[in-house]
Amino acid sequence: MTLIPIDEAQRRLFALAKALGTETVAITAAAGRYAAEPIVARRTQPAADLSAMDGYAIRFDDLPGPWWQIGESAAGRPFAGEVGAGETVRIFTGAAMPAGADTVMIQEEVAADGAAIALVGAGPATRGRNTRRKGLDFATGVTLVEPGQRITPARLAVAITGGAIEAVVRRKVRVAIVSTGDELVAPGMVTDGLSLPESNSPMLGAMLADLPVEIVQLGILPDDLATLTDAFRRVDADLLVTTGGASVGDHDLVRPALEAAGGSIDFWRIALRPGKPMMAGRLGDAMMLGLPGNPVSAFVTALLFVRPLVAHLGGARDPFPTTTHAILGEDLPANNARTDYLRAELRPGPAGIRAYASTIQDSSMLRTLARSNCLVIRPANAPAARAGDAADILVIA
Ligand SMILES: Nc1nc2c(c(=O)[nH]1)N[C@H]1C(S)=C(S)[C@@H](COP(=O)(O)OP(=O)(O)OC[C@H]3O[C@@H](n4cnc5c(N)ncnc54)[C@H](O)[C@@H]3O)O[C@H]1N2
Ligand code: MOO
Repeated sequence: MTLIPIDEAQRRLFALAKALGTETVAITAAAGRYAAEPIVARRTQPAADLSAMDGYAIRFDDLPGPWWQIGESAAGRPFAGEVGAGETVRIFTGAAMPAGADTVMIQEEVAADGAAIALVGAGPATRGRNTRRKGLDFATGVTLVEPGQRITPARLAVAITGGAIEAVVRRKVRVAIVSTGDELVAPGMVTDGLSLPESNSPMLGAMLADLPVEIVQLGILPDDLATLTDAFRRVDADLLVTTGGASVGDHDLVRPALEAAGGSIDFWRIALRPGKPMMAGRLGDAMMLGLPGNPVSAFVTALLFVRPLVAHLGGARDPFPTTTHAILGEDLPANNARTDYLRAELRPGPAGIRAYASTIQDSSMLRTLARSNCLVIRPANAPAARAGDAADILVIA
């Protein structure tokens, strides 16, 4: 049985994907979406030289004073006149610098006796101190958000400050989630028998919640070919994600049901632990990802395939999770031909922060997943690693 390397599987998955259409949304509703067109500044920020502090606007050449106050400039209410030799204007943070002035003395360093103003502290050391120059942040015409960039809270704020009214974004990805298995019962249903509360669909929904998605939870389906086939035929989504029934047992019916419903599998079985039996294909206009039922396998394949595919369909330029490095706290054995994602905890110790992998890595064990804050990546055929070696990790909490 040939197992496909992870990067090849990701490439093949993206090759199956068709780009979704775009839509124009109000900028205030664009958070979390991926820009499909650049967002360009329609104004300069700041629009004029402004004060960065509460104090007094002066001509730097007039230091060390004294000065005579001739007016006031507040944010949104500028001083109309001009500051001449020996003159000052009371000014507040965000207010326009009056003509003639180039520097601000902070009020903590000033003694005011009516309009007579004297410096009592060190005073501004350089011309322009405590001011913000026009265009310091950006000028009209600058690209504030690039196509394929996610509209994060900070990008939302900069786009609005740049005068954006609308954003052109890719439409939301409609994701249908199905869990399969005769043993599964709805969350909250605890029975005496061998039934198991279904946790994969809520977990997957939560893992996608920050992406531009509309999630349709199709619930629990039994291990029955006709029921699964019928449900798959009626799927109306951009992506169908199933969990369970992905392996080779007599009751693993996702693949035959998909094919009976008119779909096709492009690849099946990845050189990955956990998550080997994942399959990918198409069902009419929809993409399909069949995740293994073991909860940790579903988590890891969701991280490596479902989230990147949703981000890709949603218009992301960088859809893959960012790996970073950590120092191992303990020795790890050599790996075999499947890339391993080990549940691990990054925690501080006498030698600094180190990653400690759980001793048992059984893919059914959710408690070890819930305790972990990273996955240590062990490449296929990696030699044994020693405590103190660096390893690639994915931060998960
Ligand atoms: N002979 C072989 N057996 C298995 C192989 C193999 O290569 N040859 N692969 C193993 C691997 S690896 C995995 S992973 C599992 C995946 O199997 P399935 O995708 O068919 O998953 P199920 O059998 O349906 O379930 C596995 C396990 O997970 C529990 N489960 C399923 N769905 C949920 C859910 N929604 N919420 C919570 N828990 C769920 C289920 O009860 C099972 O315990 O196959 C190995 N076998
Ligand atoms: O790959 Mo399975 O996903 O070992 O548990």
